[in-house]
This record gives sequence, C-alpha cells and structure tokens, in this order.
Amino acid sequence: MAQTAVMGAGSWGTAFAMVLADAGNDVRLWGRRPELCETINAKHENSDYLPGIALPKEITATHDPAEAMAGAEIVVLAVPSQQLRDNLVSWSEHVPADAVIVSLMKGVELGTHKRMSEVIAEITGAGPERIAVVSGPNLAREIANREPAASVVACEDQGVAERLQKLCHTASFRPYSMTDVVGCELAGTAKNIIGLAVGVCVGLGYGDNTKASVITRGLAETARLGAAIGADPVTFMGLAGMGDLVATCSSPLSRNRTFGEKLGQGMSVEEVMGQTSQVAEGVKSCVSVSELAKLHGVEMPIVEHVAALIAGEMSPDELVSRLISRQAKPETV
Ligand SMILES: NC(=O)C1=CN([C@@H]2O[C@H](COP(=O)(O)OP(=O)(O)OC[C@H]3O[C@@H](n4cnc5c(N)ncnc54)[C@H](O)[C@@H]3O)[C@@H](O)[C@H]2O)C=CC1
Ligand SMILES: O=C(CO)COP(=O)(O)O
Repeated sequence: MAQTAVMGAGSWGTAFAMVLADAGNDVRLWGRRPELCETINAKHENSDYLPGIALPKEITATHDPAEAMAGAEIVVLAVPSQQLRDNLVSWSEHVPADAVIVSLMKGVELGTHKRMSEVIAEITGAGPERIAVVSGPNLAREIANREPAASVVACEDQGVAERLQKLCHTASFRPYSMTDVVGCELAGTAKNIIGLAVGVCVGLGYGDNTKASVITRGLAETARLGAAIGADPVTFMGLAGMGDLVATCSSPLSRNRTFGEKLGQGMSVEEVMGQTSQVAEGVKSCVSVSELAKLHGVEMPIVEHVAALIAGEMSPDELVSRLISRQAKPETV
C-alpha cells in the first residue's frame, strides 16, 4: 500500500481517490477551493461534484499542494487538460523526486498538441518509467457508486504499471496493465470528441444505427491517427479504446455526449458552456486533435466536423449531412 496524492477534487479525482482508499492506500486529495476541502474533511462528502456519496475516512483534503504531495509515492493528476501545464509548473517543486506521476486526464493540449504525459515529462523532467496513465470506461459517478468496472493502467515500464494496478484494484474496480501510453491517451482524448458527435446525433433525434455508425467510424479514425503517432493498434479494441467509447457514447452521465446533445437540440456553444460546470474535454481537444491529425497527414472527418461545429462554422444538421455525403470508399481503417 502507498502514500498517494490526488491533485484535483472534481468528479473523477474524487472518485479515483475513493478507489485508492478502497484499495487500502492513504490518500490526500488536493482541491482548488479551501471551502470544498473543509467540507470534505468535515462531512466526508464532495457536495459539489459527487453529492450524496460517502467518502472513505482515509481521504483527507487539503488546499496546500506541498501538504498534499509530501512523502507521496504516487501523485495522481486530475485537473482539466488545458489547465495542467499552469498547475504543474506551480506544483513541480513539491513532487517527490521518485514519485510515480499518474494522469487521469483525457485531452491534448491546445497550441502544443502534446498529450498529458508529454506535458508532465516536459515540466517535471520525469522519465517514462515514472509516468503512467489510467483510462477506460470509468464514468465517475458509477465508479463512486462502486459499480463494477474495468480500466487500464499504462506505463512504458511494465513493472510500474503492475505496481499501480495492484494499488488500485478493489472489489469493484478491475485495472489491467499495459505499456501503450500513447494509444491509451489518444483513445481517451478522441472518445470525448466522438462522444460530442454522437450527442449531436441524439439531440437531432437519430437512433441507434446512427450512433453505432459514428462510434465505429470514430474508432477507425482514432486508430488511423494512433498508427501515425506510434500507438499499438490493439489498444483501440480494448478498454481504453472501444470500452471508453461505448461508455461515453451510451451514457447520459457523459458530459461530452450531453454537451453534443444540447447542440443537436439547437442550443449554441455559448449557451451550453453557460450551463456546464464540469469539464467537457472534447470541446477544446477537437481543435488540438484535428490539428495533430493534419500535422501527420491523417484524415479525421468526424473530429474535423466537430471542430467546425464548435467554431460555429456549421450547424448540427450540416455536420451529419456532410459526413454522410463524403465520397464513397472501401471500409478500411
Ligand atoms: N468525470 C469522469 O467521469 C471522468 C473524467 N476523466 C478525465 O479526468 C479529468 C478531470 O475531470 P473531472 O474530474 O471529471 O472534471 P471536473 O470538471 O469534475 O473537475 C475538475 C477539477 O479541476 C479543478 N479545476 C478546474 N480548473 C482548474 C484550474 N484552472 N486549476 C486547478 N484546478 C482546476 C476543478 O475545481 C475541479 O476540482 C478530465 O481530463 C476528464 O476527461 C476521466 C475519466 C472519467
Ligand atoms: O471519460 C469518461 C468516462 O470514461 C467521462 O466522460 P465525460 O468526460 O464525457 O463525462
């Protein structure tokens, strides 16, 4: 068992802190707002993000990053992807030199096109044997309700992945280990964008054939970019790929799918933003992933159309009709 720090007390940071505590670890949860930390410590509940869920007593919250990470063997990062860089710059002096840094985030940075593990390596100087990713079909509320689910722990060092796997294996959470960090991160990021597209179709009133078509072709274009950036193609068939895509695209709990659904119903991006208190990563990552694909000469039509929709360059109806009327071709990845 280990001393762990979870940096980010939103829905997934808190739910994953529960997983770590259930697995027998000591958990310090860093929260941005002191008053939320006080409530968590006093009431053992994160009333803002997971209301009604009793947190294990082993979780203590703090607003002080130095206190959160003091002596931590495992540092878990759970803030919105576009906010990671700024936070990590201010936290890096407190990250213990030998701690394994675990990303829960599912996004690609705007401007740099870097995956979160690349941002972590750049800012902390940690080598690949100290950087890991957890990703899979893990909607925070279901995990916090201790509904059974599987996930993937990826680290280039298989031994480190296996250690983390043991540290977060509980009676309801079953992690698998793997070494494909690139594939895991890309799959997690792209599924948010495909989830937005599926949500748009749901909002327009389309049914399961449409959803399944977008999911399947979404996975194909994700795997295409994966092949270009060095991912293992098998990852896209696994929990971080197909698994997470199905969970996100099927569930009303998904913020990305819900965001898309509201767009499909006719709301503007600004209107939906105004109603959304939690992060829908695909809204930003559609731009960075679309640019990354272009840099690698890879076509990602669904991602590109979602980026155009978010930029206000096309309507939900146009998104669907333009994708359907693309030139006919063989079904290849
Ligand atoms: N919620 C879920 O079901 C899952 C989320 N994820 C990923 O985990 C990451 C975190 O997501 P959630 O916890 O769900 O998001 P959230 O929106 O529920 O919470 C985000 C947390 O980051 C904090 N935050 C926001 N802006 C910040 C800033 N500028 N500086 C520092 N902290 C800031 C918020 O106060 C909050 O504590 C995302 O990349 C998401 O895609 C991954 C798997 C499941
Ligand atoms: O990543 C998730 C489930 O695995 C959560 O999806 P949303 O961010 O769309 O809610």
